[in-house]
Amino acid sequence: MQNPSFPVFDLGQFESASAARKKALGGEVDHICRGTGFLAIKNHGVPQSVIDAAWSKAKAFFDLPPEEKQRSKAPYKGYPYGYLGPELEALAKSRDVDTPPDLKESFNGGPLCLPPGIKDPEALAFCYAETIWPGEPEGFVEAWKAYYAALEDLALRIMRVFATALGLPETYFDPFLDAPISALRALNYPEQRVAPKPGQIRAGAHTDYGSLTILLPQPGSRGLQIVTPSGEWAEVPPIPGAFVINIGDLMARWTNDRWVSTVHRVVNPPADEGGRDRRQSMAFFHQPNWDAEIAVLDACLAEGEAPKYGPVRSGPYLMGKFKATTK
Ligand SMILES: O=C(O)CCC(=O)C(=O)O
Ligand SMILES: [Fe+2]
Repeated sequence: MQNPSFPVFDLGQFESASAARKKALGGEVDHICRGTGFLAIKNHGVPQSVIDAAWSKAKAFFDLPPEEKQRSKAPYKGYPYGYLGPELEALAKSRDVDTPPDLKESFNGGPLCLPPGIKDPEALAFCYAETIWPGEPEGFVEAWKAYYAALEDLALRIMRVFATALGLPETYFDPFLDAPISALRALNYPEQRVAPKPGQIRAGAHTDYGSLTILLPQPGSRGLQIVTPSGEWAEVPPIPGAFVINIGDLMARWTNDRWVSTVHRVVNPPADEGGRDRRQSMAFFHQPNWDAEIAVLDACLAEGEAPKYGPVRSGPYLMGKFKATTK
């Protein structure tokens, strides 16, 4: 189950490298994304103070009494933002697997501003819906927004690595990403005082939907597992100071499945290691502009090869995936 060879990518080194070195480093990322699409990013430049503030405010929020948290709950089923209480989501359902609900709660927030010119009622009602902010803890909103903004910038920089990895100009994806509709989710997997139901885990096996996920797992925590190319579950080790990133379904589609959107899950803490530990994480789900047309990249097709997928618009594609998993 251990995965000692989990790849770690030095983003700062990439950004200051020569064109030839960038190409070589991009080649390594291409190799990883063909295999699992999961890697760690170090030297990412996000200030530790921004990370620590968002992390501790999220923890303080989850520590509030349930009735206080419910004050910022999503107003109806399928509403994308606000507090989603325990056992309201079963991620395995996105792959048509029926399981008891995941043992987690989350707080979810959308884009920080509404770009001018967005008129599509579906966009306004879905990804540009208001985030239902909690009144407590004090400073939550500021810390959240600072983290969101930092991760939006980081995502753009990682997409430049991806462009290089695909043999495209470094800024190829930039025009798709100037009004991204990313979502930030703080997750709390509560201490397990009662035994889970059969088949019930912290996050059921799923793939992510978008272009890129940037995950901040609790330092030292266990439980996140991915399916390896040989079909076994492998643990993603926590790497101090690094984010774990993975590509989602939209990126697989964009690359005509040259890159894989790997199935992953979060399992319950093993009984022989305390058994009940709480776990927290923060997941930033990066998603191109609502209107961005995602058509298979020519760079991912051999000469004369037909694309497996037709074009989709980023926003409606995401909305369709999202609606399948909320109970
Ligand atoms: O909490 C984690 O480590 C992973 C969560 C995850 O995969 C998700 O929410 O999509
Ligand atoms: Fe995920």
